[in-house]
Amino acid sequence: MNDMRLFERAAAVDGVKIRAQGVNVHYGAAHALKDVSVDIGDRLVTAFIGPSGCGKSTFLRCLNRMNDTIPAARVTGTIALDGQDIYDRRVDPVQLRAKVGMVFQKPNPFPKSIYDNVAYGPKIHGLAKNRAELDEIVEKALRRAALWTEAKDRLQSPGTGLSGGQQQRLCIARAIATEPEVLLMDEPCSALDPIATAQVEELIDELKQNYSVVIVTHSMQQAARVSQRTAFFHLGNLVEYGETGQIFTNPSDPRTESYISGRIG
Ligand SMILES: Nc1ncnc2c1ncn2[C@@H]1O[C@H](COP(=O)(O)OP(=O)(O)OP(=O)(O)O)[C@@H](O)[C@H]1O
Repeated sequence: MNDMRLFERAAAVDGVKIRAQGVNVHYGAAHALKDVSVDIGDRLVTAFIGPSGCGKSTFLRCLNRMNDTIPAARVTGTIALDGQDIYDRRVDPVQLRAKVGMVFQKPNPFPKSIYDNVAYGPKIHGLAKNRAELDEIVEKALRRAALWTEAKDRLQSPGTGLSGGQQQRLCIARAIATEPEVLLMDEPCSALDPIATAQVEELIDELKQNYSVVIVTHSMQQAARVSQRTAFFHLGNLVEYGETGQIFTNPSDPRTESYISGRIG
């Protein structure tokens, strides 16, 4: 059976796009993530915050099985997308990652043209019937990533020739070209200037009309600006999770309060 049919029939269950239950991650003997359970809301932006090394990226990578690519990593517990177990052995991780896309901290365009960077995913997943359709997908993704104006006259130039901020927007265009349902962003603005950061934040806001976005950020201002839900991690534990406004103004755990007030981190 084609694995992604498992997902195609499904829709978010009670507003929950991803449900993680009892997730643990070990790297060899090191216990990096401890019994994390969380519901990621549909059509919301969820921010993961917490001090360096607390497990934010580790957990983010669980959500599209990127930890499969790290030989030392062992993931236990369950994670369901639209009620379907993403660790089911019938699920092809490559197909899963088209649905649950990812943008990394450091822009990592392929050593290909701007056009081919964006066209790559739609091509391998057969999303375009012909060149005209592919052109349309590429243009739409570049427009949504706020890169079209700068890129439209140099689509055949190498993606690596763009500035850092442009490269990151190219990577976002690449990730959204396959129309993912969830977009995971691991500190996507850390290499960007304030203008490019504002553009990416605007895009995140727009994306949440249709998708779930999960963003790891060290900037509490950014978490407060872009997210509706915030999860605070500390030493591999999910300490607190809730409405962003409540987490920042009235956290219930003293560790959260210490972090947001700058006393730990
Ligand atoms: N590939 C890996 N191999 C071994 N240990 C790892 C690996 N990736 C992360 N770790 C360890 O797991 C723990 C959590 O790391 P992780 O990168 O998830 O934290 P983080 O909260 O995202 O940190 P940062 O904010 O600095 O990016 C750390 O102790 C880290 O050293």
